[in-house]
Amino acid sequence: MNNHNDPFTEAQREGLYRAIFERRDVRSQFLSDGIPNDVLARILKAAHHAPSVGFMQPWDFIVIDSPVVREQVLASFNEENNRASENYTGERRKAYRNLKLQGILESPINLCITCDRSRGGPHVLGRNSVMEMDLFSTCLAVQNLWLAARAEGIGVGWVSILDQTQLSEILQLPDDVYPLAYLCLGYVSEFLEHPELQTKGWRSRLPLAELVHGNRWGLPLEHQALNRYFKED
Ligand SMILES: Cc1cc2c(cc1C)N(C[C@H](O)[C@H](O)[C@H](O)COP(=O)(O)O)c1[nH]c(=O)[nH]c(=O)c1N2
Repeated sequence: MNNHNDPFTEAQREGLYRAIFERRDVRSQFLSDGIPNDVLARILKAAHHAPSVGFMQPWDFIVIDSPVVREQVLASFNEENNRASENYTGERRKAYRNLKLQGILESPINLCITCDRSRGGPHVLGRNSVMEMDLFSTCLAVQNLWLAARAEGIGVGWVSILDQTQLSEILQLPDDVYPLAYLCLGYVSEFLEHPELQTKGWRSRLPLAELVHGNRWGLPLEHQALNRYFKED
């Protein structure tokens, strides 16, 4: 009989941590090979098994392979990306313009994960004071998909430099449906060892020790119970 209290075996734990640590945001390494339907079905199922507020399951999955639609999304990206570059000046702007921040046409599949803000009626258990809980839930579906895709050898890139109103029009979404994540999916030539933004010198991973001790804000000592348990190697 299965004992459902069993922790994972060492190999299973390693597999899970491998997916977490070796997941990357992919935009430059896509191959054009198609994703078989059964593989796509598995990663969508992983997304669908994410936790959600009041078990709302507010997500829908829109698979986009139409080149026409993708060209429209790319045009929207280009417009927004030009505007985004104006946030920087001098060398930083040059560095920003040299970053590749989308793989809309190179990836074989684009996928929009949406959040239906009205699913389950006006009151959803747990979405009482913070109405954005449905959006947060949908983010968890994105992360499940991202990890499952990594385990399948499929790269995912999130493209958020888009005008969400324009994106809704391109995808012809109903009023209550928010296009939460526009993702590019495909097999890859390689998964980079580190985030591309780090490799390109844009920004590095923060040391975990700075984050768990509340040191950044001078959190009162009595709040720092984690200090007793947490030691970084
Ligand atoms: C909500 C959100 C939105 C975006 C991203 C991520 C997330 C979570 N990221 C990817 C982001 O740059 C990346 O996750 C970090 O740089 C860390 O790298 P890894 O994901 O660990 O490879 C991302 N990347 C990109 O090239 N274009 C984009 O528009 C976005 N947008």
